[in-house]
Amino acid sequence: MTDSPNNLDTLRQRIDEIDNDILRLISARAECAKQVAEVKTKSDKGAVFYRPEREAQVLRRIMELNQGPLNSEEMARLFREIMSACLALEQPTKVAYLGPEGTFTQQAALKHFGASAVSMPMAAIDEVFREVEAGAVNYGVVPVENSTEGVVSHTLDSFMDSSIHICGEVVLRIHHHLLVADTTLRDKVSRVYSHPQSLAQCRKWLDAHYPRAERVPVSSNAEAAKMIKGEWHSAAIAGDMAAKLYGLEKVAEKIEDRPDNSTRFLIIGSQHVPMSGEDKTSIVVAMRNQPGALHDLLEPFHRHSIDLTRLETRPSRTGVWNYVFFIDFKGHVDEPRVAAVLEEVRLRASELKVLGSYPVGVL
Ligand SMILES: C=C(O[C@@H]1C=C(C(=O)O)C=C[C@H]1O)C(=O)O
Repeated sequence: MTDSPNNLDTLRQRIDEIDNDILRLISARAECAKQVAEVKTKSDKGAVFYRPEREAQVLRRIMELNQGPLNSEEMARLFREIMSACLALEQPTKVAYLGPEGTFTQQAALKHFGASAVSMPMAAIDEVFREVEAGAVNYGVVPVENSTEGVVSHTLDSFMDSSIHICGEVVLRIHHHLLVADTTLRDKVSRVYSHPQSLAQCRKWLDAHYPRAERVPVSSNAEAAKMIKGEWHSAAIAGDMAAKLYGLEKVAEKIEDRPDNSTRFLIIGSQHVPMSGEDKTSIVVAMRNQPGALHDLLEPFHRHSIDLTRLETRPSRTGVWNYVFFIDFKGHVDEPRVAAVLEEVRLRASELKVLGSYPVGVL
């Protein structure tokens, strides 16, 4: 094929025709979503518009059907945005996240709910929990574990005192950059601000490139990005969103020590999420401090061939809960074999709290 203007014109005409079809079809889809809203409003007491299990099924189906040339993740991202816009027609979703603006948690909220959700920054993880509990927002997004640094203990602790459910999870690849402001003297950097987890995730890089710079932990990466404005000797470690938001320059890109660095975030809310076909369950269990306690706890999972995906121990803050375990496993509480295991665990534990069953993160 030549690059003649004729060919270009023909192709662009074809694209216009396809766009007409896409426009018509997206509008028809949005019309359907509006009707779904009417059905939900009529049938449910206190209608729940956002349905994580259905959204996961829609995205999984699209990824399965996709034959290219766009890759399945790219295609799912497009559908993620179409669904986000359709859901906003039913009810604008309000989401609280660990702020300030520009944090990875905001990026996770955007990835999970799409751009049509209204997201609100909170100053601390327990504030996100409080806003959800008070009903001021529909959902919350909080970080829970990082592949390099491990668990975000604040989040686990917040679950112990709350009646909040987990409605979903989202995993984000985390890339850190060393950022400076236009006033920074790049060869005089003597201080690097970031969140303690990010400083830890870039420890080796900092040792090699800025061994003498003071590492100053602050409440978030975005906060670090904000602070270096006007400090000529300071740099920040943060991600793309913060760099863009605060107009900073990247001195070095992707400085995380591990290339597969990723963070898992939880979507918290108050609804029970039905099965999506590929689900996870999170529980918190208290066991008495006695030999064999952990074995007794895990044995039923093994016997029923249930895959554990995470096991975390936290010190208990009350007298009864001597040992507290946070356990994630594959399966949904509405499956009989999961219900059977939980019944056994309940007998062996001094406390058992199901935090929620939710679709395994799709995107
Ligand atoms: C349309 C629905 O409501 C919402 C929008 C969805 C969509 O656009 O596909 C899917 C699930 C819900 O979050 C539905 O429940 O089917």
